Amino acid sequence: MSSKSSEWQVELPVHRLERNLIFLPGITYRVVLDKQKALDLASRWSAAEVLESVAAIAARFGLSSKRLVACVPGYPDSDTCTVCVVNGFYKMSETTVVSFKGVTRGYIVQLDEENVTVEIEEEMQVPKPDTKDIIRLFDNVDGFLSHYKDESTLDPDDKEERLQRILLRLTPLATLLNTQLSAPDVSTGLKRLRQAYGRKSGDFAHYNDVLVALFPFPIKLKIAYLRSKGAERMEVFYKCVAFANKVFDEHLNTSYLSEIWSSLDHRSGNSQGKLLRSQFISDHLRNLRRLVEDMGLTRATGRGSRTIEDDDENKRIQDFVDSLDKYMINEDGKRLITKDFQRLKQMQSSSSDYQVLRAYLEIIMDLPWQRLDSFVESVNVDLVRAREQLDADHYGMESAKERVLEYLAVLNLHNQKQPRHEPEFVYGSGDEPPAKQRPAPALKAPILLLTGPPGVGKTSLARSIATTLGRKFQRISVGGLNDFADLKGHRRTYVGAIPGLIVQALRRSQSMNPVILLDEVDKIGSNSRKGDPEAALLEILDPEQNTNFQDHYIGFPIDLSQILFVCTSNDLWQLSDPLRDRMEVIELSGYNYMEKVEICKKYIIPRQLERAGLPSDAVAMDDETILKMATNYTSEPGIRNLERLIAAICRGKAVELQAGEATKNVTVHDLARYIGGPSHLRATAAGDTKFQKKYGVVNGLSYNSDGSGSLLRFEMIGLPGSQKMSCTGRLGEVLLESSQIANTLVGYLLHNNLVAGTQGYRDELLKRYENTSVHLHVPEGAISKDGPSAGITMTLCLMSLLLRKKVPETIAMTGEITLTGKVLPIGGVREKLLGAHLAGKVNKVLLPRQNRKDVIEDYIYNLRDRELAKELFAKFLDEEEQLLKEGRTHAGEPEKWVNQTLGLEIVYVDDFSDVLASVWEGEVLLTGGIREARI
Ligand SMILES: Nc1ncnc2c1ncn2[C@@H]1O[C@H](COP(=O)(O)OP(=O)(O)OP(=O)(O)O)[C@@H](O)[C@H]1O
Repeated sequence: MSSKSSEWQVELPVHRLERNLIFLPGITYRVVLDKQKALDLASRWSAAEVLESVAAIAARFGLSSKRLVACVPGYPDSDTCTVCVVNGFYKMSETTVVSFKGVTRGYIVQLDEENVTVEIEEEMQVPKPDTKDIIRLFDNVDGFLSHYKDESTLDPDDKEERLQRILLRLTPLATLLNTQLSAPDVSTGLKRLRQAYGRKSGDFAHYNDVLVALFPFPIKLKIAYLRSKGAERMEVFYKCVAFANKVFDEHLNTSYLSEIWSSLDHRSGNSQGKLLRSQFISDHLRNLRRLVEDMGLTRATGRGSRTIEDDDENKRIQDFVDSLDKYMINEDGKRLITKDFQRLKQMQSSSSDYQVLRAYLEIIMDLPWQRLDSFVESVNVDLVRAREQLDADHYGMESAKERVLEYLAVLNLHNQKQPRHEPEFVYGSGDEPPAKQRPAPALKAPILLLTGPPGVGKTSLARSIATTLGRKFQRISVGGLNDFADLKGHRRTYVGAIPGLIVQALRRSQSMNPVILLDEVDKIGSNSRKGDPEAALLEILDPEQNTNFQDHYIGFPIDLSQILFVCTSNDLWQLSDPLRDRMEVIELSGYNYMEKVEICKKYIIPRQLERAGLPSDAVAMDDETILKMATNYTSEPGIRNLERLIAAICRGKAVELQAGEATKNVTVHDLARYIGGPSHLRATAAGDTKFQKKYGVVNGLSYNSDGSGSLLRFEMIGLPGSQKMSCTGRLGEVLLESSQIANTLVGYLLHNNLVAGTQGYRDELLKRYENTSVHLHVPEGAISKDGPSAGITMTLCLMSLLLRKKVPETIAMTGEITLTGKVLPIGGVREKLLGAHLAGKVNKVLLPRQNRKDVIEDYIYNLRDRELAKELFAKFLDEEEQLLKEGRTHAGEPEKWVNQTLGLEIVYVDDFSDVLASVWEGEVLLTGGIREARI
């Protein structure tokens, strides 16, 4: 920093003032700065303090402190600033308050980021001004302040007075001036000034500065006053005073206002009077707004001024609002959007409401509203192509594919039946081209529900449907949702409100007719405290209601009827009845090992090779290797983990290829290299342990909550004691009841000597039964188990324990038992058979007789020739009725198929006698059949 040639020219540290802030000489101002800014400024003024030029200026103005700073007004292109002395600064935790006192004007010569060179002039001497207007101004201020205070405290009886009061309160400017002028500093300053102007002589230049500083004059006048010199400054000063008097006379004088008001009433008839009055109010408010804006207190010149981007964005919104009629938006919606946009235009851009409203309008604009003039009617789906597409994406699942094709055919029919609307007659200028006819509301297409265990291709089937239809695909996971607002959006009044998931999906897909997959609908929360999300789902899926879907954020109805909803679930029975009723259920079952091998060869390996960027022949894997992975590395009805393993192998191959050492083949022995050792321990089937005798252990079959089936081992041991049974392994109520049934039934059979082949030692058996305390345990104790289907398993367990007869570990069984020994049908046959197959070891499964229809269905489901399948289904059912009448167990085509594909022999059982007969191959039987032995 160096002093310039003129002794009145000096280089000072610069402090830029906030927008529209102007410091005037003679006034002390306190400014809050953030710590860093204050430190920075302090370092610059202490550097300047030591300079001679600065000390000279300080001496000239009789200042004790040499901390001089040039405060540059926050007004664009200002060429004048105020030289201030820093009186003091107070450090707070995050901020610092700096107290500046205006000393004199500085005319900017050169300005850079940190310093400014200013030229200072000797302060001019001013003669006593004409004080008539000045005193009138003081009177006006006093009159106004006392009037304003009275108005808010007294309650007049006089109608006229009351009107005046109302008019005064109508005036925002009045409140503003009251706050500013009645502030203690300002009002004492004004009082002192009034006295000073009353004197004959004095420093009138200084008094004028203080008056302009204290009074909230418009910013333009203030800056003009700051920069002007000599006579010009006096002119501006008189202008300021005249302006202020005008404000008080015309805008804040209530009797003047009420005079005009009453004259409006006299001049016109009643209705016209009302109109004129409202016009008067609006004119008045508009004038005041301009005045207030002029004072630099609102958006036009204030901090919240709009940016160029705001204007661009608002222009886009304006264009959208102007063309609302071209979009398929509900009439209410059009009205609300227009109104909201009008509101937006009135708001200050810095207000939080402005931001919220603009974000809302942007979202509305971004939604893929269909344009009436480009509405594309649904095109019929080519079913042959659809079949090809489904085959190209998925192996097997014949029945599911057929059901999907049926569904697509139904969609086609709906499209054809769509009623054509008569053209609408529109009143208008006739200049516009006729709008295209509005499409008819879509007919209600059924909603698909794909259900089955994880990883069996539900999601990818839904994706294929979207590809087939040529529509966009969106997936929404609704599992675990527990807030109504997740689906229906939050009301805009909430902070951070967003639209619901459905509207978000529409926005993402940029299409009004996407295929939306609602994943895991069986796991949606219900009866939650935050509203029931299931109820929201019902509304979305209900074709009656979803044409007028109300998203809380959007605030007006949206038509969802063109969306194709596909839902998935793992367990169909977890769905509530109303939800299930709305859907077309397509079941997808797990895959057996052979199917997994096929899927891997035909679909997964090529897909993973492509993803790894490898040529299609880079990996050759034989069936044995895939089988090993399926059996020893995974245990799942689907193929997700298997796919992951294959992906890992492909990545390993890619690395080898880069290193130039790749071979194509992957054999069983290579698996450890790519995917480590087998991670999965296969479910332990019934069998011996080193010390345990060979009886009391039986394989059951369970149907799990993820839609898969698995082998469940039931273990029972007996200890000397009284006849009682305890159970462990997190067994549910129904399962515990089954154990009681087993206990009673076995006791009954022994008491009544109904077990053939044991008559010789019946008494001994009875004694054993009565003196044994039995413990039943079902391993994997952390998993809770329930259901009636282990009835025969438990009864056989006890029988095996008491007879000391081993149940072969290659047999698994499922079936509910009644107290009279009858075996009742159970659910999840297909999954349980697959579970037995995946567990290995098992080669014979006992199923309730009445479950044969499930085996038939499973067989039919997997037949590729769908015509033949339908024929066969009818045939088998006929046969079945015949067989049931004759009471014979039958091993027909479906059973042979199960044997071939799953390696399982199926034995149907009608009652517990059949169970014993088939397990111990006739060695143990019930005499005469249990039904005849009923008491
Ligand atoms: N029959 C099949 N043919 C070809 N690929 C299949 C078949 N079944 C499943 N897949 C593949 O298995 C993977 C897992 O399938 P997907 O993600 O669709 O399972 P999901 O049933 O939706 O499971 P979740 O219930 O866990 O969501 C996908 O890559 C899918 O393409």
